Amino acid sequence: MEAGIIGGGAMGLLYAAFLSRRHKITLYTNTEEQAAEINEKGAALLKEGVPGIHRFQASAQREYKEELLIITVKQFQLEPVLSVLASLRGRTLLFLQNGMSHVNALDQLTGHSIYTGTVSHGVSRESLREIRLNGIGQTVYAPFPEGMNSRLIQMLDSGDFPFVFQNDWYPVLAQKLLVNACINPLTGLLNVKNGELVENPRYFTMLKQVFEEVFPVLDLEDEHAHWKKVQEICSNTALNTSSMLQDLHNGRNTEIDSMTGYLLGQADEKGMYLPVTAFLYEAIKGLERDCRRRGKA
Ligand SMILES: NC(=O)C1=CN([C@@H]2O[C@H](COP(=O)(O)OP(=O)(O)OC[C@H]3O[C@@H](n4cnc5c(N)ncnc54)[C@H](OP(=O)(O)O)[C@@H]3O)[C@@H](O)[C@H]2O)C=CC1
Ligand SMILES: CC(C)(CO)C(=O)C(=O)O
Repeated sequence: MEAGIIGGGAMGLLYAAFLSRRHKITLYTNTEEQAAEINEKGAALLKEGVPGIHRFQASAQREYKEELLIITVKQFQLEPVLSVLASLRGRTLLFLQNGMSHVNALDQLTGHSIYTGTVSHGVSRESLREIRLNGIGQTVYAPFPEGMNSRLIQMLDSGDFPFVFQNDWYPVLAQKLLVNACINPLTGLLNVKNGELVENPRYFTMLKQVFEEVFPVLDLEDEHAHWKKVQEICSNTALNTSSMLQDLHNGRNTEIDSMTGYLLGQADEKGMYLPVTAFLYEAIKGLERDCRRRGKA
């Protein structure tokens, strides 16, 4: 099968490397420079320092030809991609962004079969063509706003790179958002790895404060189970530098608006006041500005 992956970052390179073992993949990059490097040398997946080279087509063109397109740009990079997709028809689109602000934009996109998903793979980008794999998880996807499972996405599923179908998109995205809204801004502000949030009793108190504020906004069931899950993810990813802290370290924009910013907007609509979350939002926006100005944290 032919599939296109839009966005040549950590996630896009990971999906291209794994899926190109069985499918004809085109990776749509942001720059000609990156496409040329990948076409010349292939993409390298580093695991415990050993590079595995993966070959697939890369292109900086914005003409997405494939019936199945997987979108792996960050939330704040979606706009130009969505305007190209709005001019196309009849594609199967899988959006893998963290956070939830893209959901409003997807409502406007017509003429396609749309799926949203969450990803629990851990990967970071080392260069234009190299990624470091910290752990393989799974892709959980669901039709948006509703529909059936996609034959094309099912074809991507494999034992060592699973795609798991769910009927209802909301709990899939909301659960991930809850986790990210608790872990990402705190690790960003405190400049600590994920595990510190459960190991340091003071940070643990802060984690609980954020959880208790944001949980009611999301209308999810079983608060106790979700609180346990947040703690488990901190422990299971104890040595991870969260994506938000990585972005701050690299002087890049973070996804705070699509996570904490989105939740504050929802809370506002419901007449709820989230002082701790609002404080975290301002802190990360301030750090973002500072780190961008300095180039790096
Ligand atoms: N990395 C991870 O482990 C995880 C990531 N995610 C989510 O997946 C999404 C992607 O994350 P990640 O891969 O880490 O982010 P990256 O910033 O590494 O990748 C995004 C890539 O998209 C490129 N891009 C931007 N605009 C366009 C465009 N119009 N056309 C083609 N390419 C474009 C960017 O190019 P440029 O660099 O030039 O801006 C960049 O290479 C995020 O929402 C993230 O939250 C979820 C779970 C885990
Ligand atoms: C789950 C978590 C917090 C793992 O680091 C993540 O998704 C992120 O860093 O964005």
